[in-house]
Amino acid sequence: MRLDGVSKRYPPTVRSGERMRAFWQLLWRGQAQGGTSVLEDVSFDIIPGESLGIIGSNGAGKSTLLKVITGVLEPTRGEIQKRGSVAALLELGAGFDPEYTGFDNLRMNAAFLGLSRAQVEERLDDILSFADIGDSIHEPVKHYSSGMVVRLGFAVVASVRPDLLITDEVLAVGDESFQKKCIRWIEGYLADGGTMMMVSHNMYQVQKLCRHALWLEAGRVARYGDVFDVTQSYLAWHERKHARQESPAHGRNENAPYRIDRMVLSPANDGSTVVAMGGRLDVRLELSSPDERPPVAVVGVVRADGTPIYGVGTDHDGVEPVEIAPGRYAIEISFSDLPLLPGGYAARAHALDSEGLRMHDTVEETFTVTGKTREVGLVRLKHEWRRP
Ligand SMILES: Nc1ncnc2c1ncn2[C@@H]1O[C@H](COP(=O)(O)OP(=O)(O)OP(=O)(O)O)[C@@H](O)[C@H]1O
Repeated sequence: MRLDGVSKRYPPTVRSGERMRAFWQLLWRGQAQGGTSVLEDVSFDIIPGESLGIIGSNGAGKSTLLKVITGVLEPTRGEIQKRGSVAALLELGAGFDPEYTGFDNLRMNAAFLGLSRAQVEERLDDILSFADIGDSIHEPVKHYSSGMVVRLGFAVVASVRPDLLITDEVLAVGDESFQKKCIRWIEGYLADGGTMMMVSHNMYQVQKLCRHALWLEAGRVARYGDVFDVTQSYLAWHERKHARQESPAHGRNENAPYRIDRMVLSPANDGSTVVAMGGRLDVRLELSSPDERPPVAVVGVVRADGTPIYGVGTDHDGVEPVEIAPGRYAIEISFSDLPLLPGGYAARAHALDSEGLRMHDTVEETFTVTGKTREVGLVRLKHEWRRP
């Protein structure tokens, strides 16, 4: 399947007094002015055997993207090329008629997804055992709990084994044991060469089930690629956004007697610093002092939300910044075998007076740690499993 420059715009809500103007706009320009743009120029390919996670903040356009792909919504611009059978588990119970029993809905849904009457009969036992909702299958769907609706919907889709499976956070609805069953089924389906697109806010699940990820933000593709790279940049971005809301920039004091003039992190990559987990981060500081005595420098690492992780001062280790010009000093520090887990971090530096008594200036530079791991937390602790 291929999406080429897909955009979706909702027309503006027209109040009764403006109807005539909107009508003329439509007549002359072919489209109403204004409105809300929900998807903007989205392009990507999904090849057979691919598993793609769609991630992004609330309102980013993820559900709209799936609806455009499944044909529930028409794109305003752009093209979608599809091949093979597509089965979608979108909104809860979409495609079910609440007045009919689960059993009748099962048959209608399976037929809609392309199973013949004989195939439905043949797979009936499997579908019923997968859904595992007992005698409720003979009750009208309007009496079902949301979990039961998802069970039935998923059981039907599983029996069809579509070429492309599309799911939208529905797994979040079922109970723990049913979620596990679905995940096991999806793993088997992918291992057999199935293709899947799923929307999820659960990065753990996306990393477990998807090879690639597409991050949508305000209707645009913010990033697309390897699932670990994309989910980790997304999480780091969130942490930074959250940190900015929580604590405004702090500590910068350009008139301080002891100042940090420059802080450079490396490896630098297109203006941002990206370090592989276990790799090395270098920090270079240039400082000024008013009294011909070298300032004390403290360098630390904080998580993007501001949680301090580690800090060390030149005076702790008995080193001094070196003079590079009158009143100007430089010092470098390397953190090797970086044990930080993938995520967003910042290196924070402070300039202190030469006695190391008072902090005068603070500077922060962000960096990202990447790596293919699903461990959680801040740092990797050395560990060893034992089976007693
Ligand atoms: N019929 C509509 N008219 C105008 N705007 C709409 C309409 N339907 C959805 N939107 C807007 O489109 C944007 C994207 O919605 P969408 O449901 O695709 O986001 P999402 O990424 O799936 O969000 P969430 O993670 O909260 O489920 C939202 O800002 C929403 O308000």
